[in-house]
Amino acid sequence: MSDPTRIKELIVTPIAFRDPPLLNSNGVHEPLALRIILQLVLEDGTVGLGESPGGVARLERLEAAAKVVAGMDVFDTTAVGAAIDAALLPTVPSSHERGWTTSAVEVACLDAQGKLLGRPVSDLLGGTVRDSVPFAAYLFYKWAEHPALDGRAAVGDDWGAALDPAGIVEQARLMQERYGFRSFKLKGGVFPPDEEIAAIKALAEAFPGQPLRLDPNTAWTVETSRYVARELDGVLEYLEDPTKGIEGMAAVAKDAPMPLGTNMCVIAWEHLRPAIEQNAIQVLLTDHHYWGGLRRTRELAAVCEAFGLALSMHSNSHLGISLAAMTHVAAAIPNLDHSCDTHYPWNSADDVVLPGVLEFRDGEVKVPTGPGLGVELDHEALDRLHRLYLDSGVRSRDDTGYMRRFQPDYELRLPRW
Ligand SMILES: O=C([O-])C(=O)C[C@H](O)[C@@H](O)C(=O)[O-]
Ligand SMILES: [Mg+2]
Repeated sequence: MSDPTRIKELIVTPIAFRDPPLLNSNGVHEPLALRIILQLVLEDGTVGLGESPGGVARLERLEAAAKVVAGMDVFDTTAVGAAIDAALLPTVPSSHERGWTTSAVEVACLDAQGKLLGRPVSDLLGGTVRDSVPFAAYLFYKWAEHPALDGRAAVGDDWGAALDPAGIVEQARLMQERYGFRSFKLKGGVFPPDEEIAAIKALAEAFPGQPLRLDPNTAWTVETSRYVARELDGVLEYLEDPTKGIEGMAAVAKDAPMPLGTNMCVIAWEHLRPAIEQNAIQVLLTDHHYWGGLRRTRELAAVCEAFGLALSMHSNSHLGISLAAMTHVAAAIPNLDHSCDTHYPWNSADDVVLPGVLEFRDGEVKVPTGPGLGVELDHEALDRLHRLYLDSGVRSRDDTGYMRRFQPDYELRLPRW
């Protein structure tokens, strides 16, 4: 007799979706971003959903995971994670890299468990401590459009250009008008530091008292980081990854007047001890996509609490399955100290979940109350975006290569200033 909680198969579907020309310290986002959608099918027909960042390596690892998990019990998430980890270990030495795969499968298992039990995923994480989760507007310097290229016409969007302080303030106003965000993160590392300092000061003037963060993704030396930190004393709630590595961050933290945050130098369990010993960071941006899933993220929150680290949340270009998972785990973490990052407003037009559940009101998303993640797959959208993936030929993210198509002498230099 078949066991209803047994995993029958894991269906792994790579997709591509539209992304605006957002600038960062590596270059500029390409017209298409990649994700991978997971459907974990149980013997009884229940389907659990998961979402992972895209790219060929991640796709191959998820396909390897699919072979390992078939036949396992969906409630045995520790064993499922361990089996995937063991299968990947010989070819993927980095625990951080293996974490991307185990995390995506864990979310799909939890969605299926919740559906079987008729309970939301947040209940499986211990219940909610908040009914809705605050998110920050994620501001980017950006071009007005993807320029015409290789016979393709230019592709515009309804955000317009943002290439100076006035453009950033205007983008923040739009973000607030459309989604009600009450805090703002600026992706920096694009223009010389003084220009980015001016943009943050313009935001502080336009939105008095509203929390602000700046994240140049290690575009600055220790000296430059110290200078920016001094200039923005009293203006930022935290400064994110100004410079590279735990040692570099520790050197900046020594005299920075604000806390330092990271989603770059502490990305695996083995990084916590040296970072804490050196007081390199004061805010950890967690991300369930690589910390081992939703349960491990909750455990990470407890570690942060024990060592006095504040907690925030990182995001990458993502769609609704990830947003639902982020919302459930954020709702279950008592010590979430800052609003979470989300790229969702930049990509939500191409979502793979049916509309109606995930909406931003006053910058917050209500925790879905339906079984599992509480979102439903839009099969038509999944097919369309999978076809787009197949037809596009895009197989990995290359912000630098894309920038070079327009500025052939563009160099990836970190630190740049
Ligand atoms: O906080 C971060 O470092 C990110 O969000 C990383 C992303 O890759 C972001 O820089 C982007 O999408 O350009
Ligand atoms: Mg960051």
